[in-house]
Amino acid sequence: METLHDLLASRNVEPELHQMLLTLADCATEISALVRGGALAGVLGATESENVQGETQKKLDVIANDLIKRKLAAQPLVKALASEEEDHVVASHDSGRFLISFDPLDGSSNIDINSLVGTIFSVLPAQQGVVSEAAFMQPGENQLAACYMLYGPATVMALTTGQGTWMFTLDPTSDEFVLVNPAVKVPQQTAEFAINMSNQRFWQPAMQGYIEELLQGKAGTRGKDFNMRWIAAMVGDVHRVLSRGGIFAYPTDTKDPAKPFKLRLMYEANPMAFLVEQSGGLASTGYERIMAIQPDHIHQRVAVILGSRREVEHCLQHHG
Ligand SMILES: O=P(O)(O)OC[C@H]1O[C@](O)(COP(=O)(O)O)[C@@H](O)[C@@H]1O
Ligand SMILES: [Mg+2]
Ligand SMILES: [Mg+2]
Repeated sequence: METLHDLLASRNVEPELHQMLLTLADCATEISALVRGGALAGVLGATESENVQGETQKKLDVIANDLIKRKLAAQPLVKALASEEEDHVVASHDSGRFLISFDPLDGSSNIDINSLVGTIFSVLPAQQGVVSEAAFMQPGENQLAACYMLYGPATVMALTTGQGTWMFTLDPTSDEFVLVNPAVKVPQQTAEFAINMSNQRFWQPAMQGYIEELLQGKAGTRGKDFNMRWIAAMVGDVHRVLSRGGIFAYPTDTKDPAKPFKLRLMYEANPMAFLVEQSGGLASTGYERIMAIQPDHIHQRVAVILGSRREVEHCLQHHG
């Protein structure tokens, strides 16, 4: 059994990044135990407070955020962090090498129904000098590593440092992440799509046309039937895509003109795009490669279309 530590050593991941990734895995091991405790661990339910996104924070959003902040504060390699649950960048160690962006708990609406939730991390290089939000404004292609941990029947982790995508399962006896797939490959073709259909009337004509084509199935131009899935947790939907292919989309919509996009670039779209691209898939906004976007603020939102290469290409054809 090859553990995370063994694999990072055998793939010559540079020692400081190696240490940093072990710290991130540690965070997930503890959150996984809390999630498993559910009501008995007192982690269910909402708080009174709202985050910078204007969303009511769940207890576990705050607990996971505080746990990760504590662990990163104790890791001298961290120069600064940015979190979905923090209004601003949090400076840490001046001599730190890495900038960590994270979604402490993805799929918050699933917590109280005992459904899939996860954590998402993105690791960027830090420059010399005083740290500020500007230091984080780097395109996703600058990422040194990205990973998600999915807390489901088993706790699993997908990780990339740019040498392909590796999949691990948390061994409940040793609390070690053990390698289960050394080379994740997203099938090029698929007959499975994931999108929140309840937003259909608010989508742009491009996405309306594409989804309409899928729904016509065999009788339509695609000549095959498509099945639909929606886990309402990006980590869960992307894990399915990495496991058996598919297309996942959260497009722009006009439901709330002040918020034309849902998912956050720095700690949702970029790390997932890195993992999908390193598995042979594609990740786009519909008009540009997600990892080529020059960010302009830490909580920026973007449209996301990712997954099986040929299927994403089909969707992009509708976007002109
Ligand atoms: O409520 P909807 O429209 O189904 O949106 C679900 C999407 O929102 C998210 O839950 C947003 O992430 P958070 O739970 O971290 O805020 C995504 O994981 C998921 O893909
Ligand atoms: Mg999220
Ligand atoms: Mg979240």
